[in-house]
Amino acid sequence: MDATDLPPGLDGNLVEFVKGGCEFEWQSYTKTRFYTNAFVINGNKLLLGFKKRGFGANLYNGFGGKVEPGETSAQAAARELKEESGIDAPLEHAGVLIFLTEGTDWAFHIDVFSAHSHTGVPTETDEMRPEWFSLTEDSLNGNDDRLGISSSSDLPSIPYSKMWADDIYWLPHLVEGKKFRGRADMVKDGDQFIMRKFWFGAVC
Ligand SMILES: Nc1nc2c([nH]c(=O)n2[C@H]2C[C@H](O)[C@@H](COP(=O)(O)OP(=O)(O)OP(=O)(O)O)O2)c(=O)[nH]1
Repeated sequence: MDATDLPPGLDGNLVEFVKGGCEFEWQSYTKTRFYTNAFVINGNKLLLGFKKRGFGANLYNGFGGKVEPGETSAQAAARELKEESGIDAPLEHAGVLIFLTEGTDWAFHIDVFSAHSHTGVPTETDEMRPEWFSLTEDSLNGNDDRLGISSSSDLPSIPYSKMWADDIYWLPHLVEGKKFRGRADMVKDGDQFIMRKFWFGAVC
């Protein structure tokens, strides 16, 4: 795809897999702040954390936060995973998410990581409560959550309705081991953020 067709902030050889909000302009921004987000898979299980406080509180998410000065994003991802869940994992880079919220002139650049093994036992911290979720096909693609039915495994289905709205578009790609890039511009709707404009694609 021609770089000029991509949302600002994304580049590379990308193939679109979903977009929305074509009637809106991309929000402009002047600064970028770097964050991480890590997802640990164990066979047919995905580890998410229920965020107890701060930005994104009461949502389930991977484990992550700000990249500190002097750290690479990979180092920050490993540190945040350990701090927030108590485990270590051989994280690999899986994708990049550019994320904006209404009324700010800076963008989150989120390096997303995944791992297929870990050491240690996921443990609740002040910030996150780790829980395992089912990776059956209907759980992963959101059918279970949409229909309000429980997963066919012993574990709960991925709780997309209690996650950031963009996650359903790229999390299945991450679990399948496909690299992705995307951008989501969010606006406030009551006490929630909803997507105004978004684009996601696979890395060729
Ligand atoms: N899955 C997902 N995660 C997102 C989205 N937007 C977004 O900021 N995040 C993640 C990136 C970070 O992991 C987290 C925001 O960081 P944070 O609020 O926990 O970081 P913090 O400032 O508390 O930093 P720290 O104290 O943990 O270092 O939320 C999104 O649309 N989907």
